[in-house]
Amino acid sequence: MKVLLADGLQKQSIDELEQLGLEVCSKHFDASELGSELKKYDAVVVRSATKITKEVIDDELGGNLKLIIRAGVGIDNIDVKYAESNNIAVKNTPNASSISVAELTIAHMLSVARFLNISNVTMRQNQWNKKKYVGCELYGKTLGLIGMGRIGKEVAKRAAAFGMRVIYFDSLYNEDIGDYKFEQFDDLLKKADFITLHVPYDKKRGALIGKDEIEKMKDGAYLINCARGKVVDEAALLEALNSGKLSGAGIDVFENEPSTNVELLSNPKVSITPHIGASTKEAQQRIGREVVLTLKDFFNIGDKVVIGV
Ligand SMILES: NC(=O)C1=CN([C@@H]2O[C@H](COP(=O)(O)OP(=O)(O)OC[C@H]3O[C@@H](n4cnc5c(N)ncnc54)[C@H](O)[C@@H]3O)[C@@H](O)[C@H]2O)C=CC1
Ligand SMILES: O=C(O)CCC(=O)C(=O)O
Repeated sequence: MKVLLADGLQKQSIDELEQLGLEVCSKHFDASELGSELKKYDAVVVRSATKITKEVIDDELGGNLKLIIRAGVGIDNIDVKYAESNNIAVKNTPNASSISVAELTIAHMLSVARFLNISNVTMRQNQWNKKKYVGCELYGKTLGLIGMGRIGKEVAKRAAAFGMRVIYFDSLYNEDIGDYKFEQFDDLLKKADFITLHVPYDKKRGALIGKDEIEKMKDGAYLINCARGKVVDEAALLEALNSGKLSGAGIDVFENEPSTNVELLSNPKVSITPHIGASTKEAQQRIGREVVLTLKDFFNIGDKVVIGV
């Protein structure tokens, strides 16, 4: 049984796969060669860098591939329908990184509220902008959370611990969840001081937050996107930051990655990270364990193991 790790995996999990007798190759391929390479493998494990498109699957057809594992949550980099229609199963590791992404979301909120991002730049340029960087507390502010799933719930808990009032919108629910008050989408946009996004990207819908939605937000609000880049229209966001409509934005994910949107990346009101929501030792360990378990279950090899989280 051969497994390709197209975007790496933590070492302990690679060792476990080898102990199970799997032949493991850790190598990243360009889109042009990926499909034909995949013919040799029974399973492939990807993070977000590798895209398994219809074209890649077409190039693989007639090969051995039976399973694609997304070592992460979002499966928008995989043509799931097309894979499944060609008898290739698609699995992910949905629970492993929720806490890491939630913590990064809170970090971006603090970063923009207290000028951490820009202080880190300007102090290294010998500037002492003590008077300029007058921020705001999270305490007492309203967090409008869009997407109350696994990550959203972890963000809500942490925001509540900071003394924030949490309101949320989610297309699955329409009732308050404990102290978290459900609001219609437009009402949330109007009421929130901070808005954080925790939804998958829906290609058919396009950007959930564009010019019209930003227009409805409070003047001086902050927007945090640790979900998917295309959930926010970057041009509209930039315009709102430049006009002063928004006070700041925290961004882990970009319309195109790696991002080359220099205007956005260099904007002093923006706190940026290079899509590292799941990049903690703990999340990667949990992801590795889930990948091993998924492979064991799918190919029915070795004893069942209990995954600790
Ligand atoms: N920055 C990073 O490294 C990471 C980003 N993510 C992103 O975070 C997203 C959320 O992850 P989870 O919380 O685990 O997913 P989840 O499936 O547990 O929660 C998503 C929630 O969003 C809701 N939703 C979907 N479309 C919506 C819409 N248009 N409006 C309002 N609500 C909507 C769903 O009903 C669901 O409750 C993932 O889809 C992924 O894109 C996930 C992991 C790491
Ligand atoms: O580790 C990655 O590739 C990014 C994580 C992510 O965005 C996800 O799990 O959806």
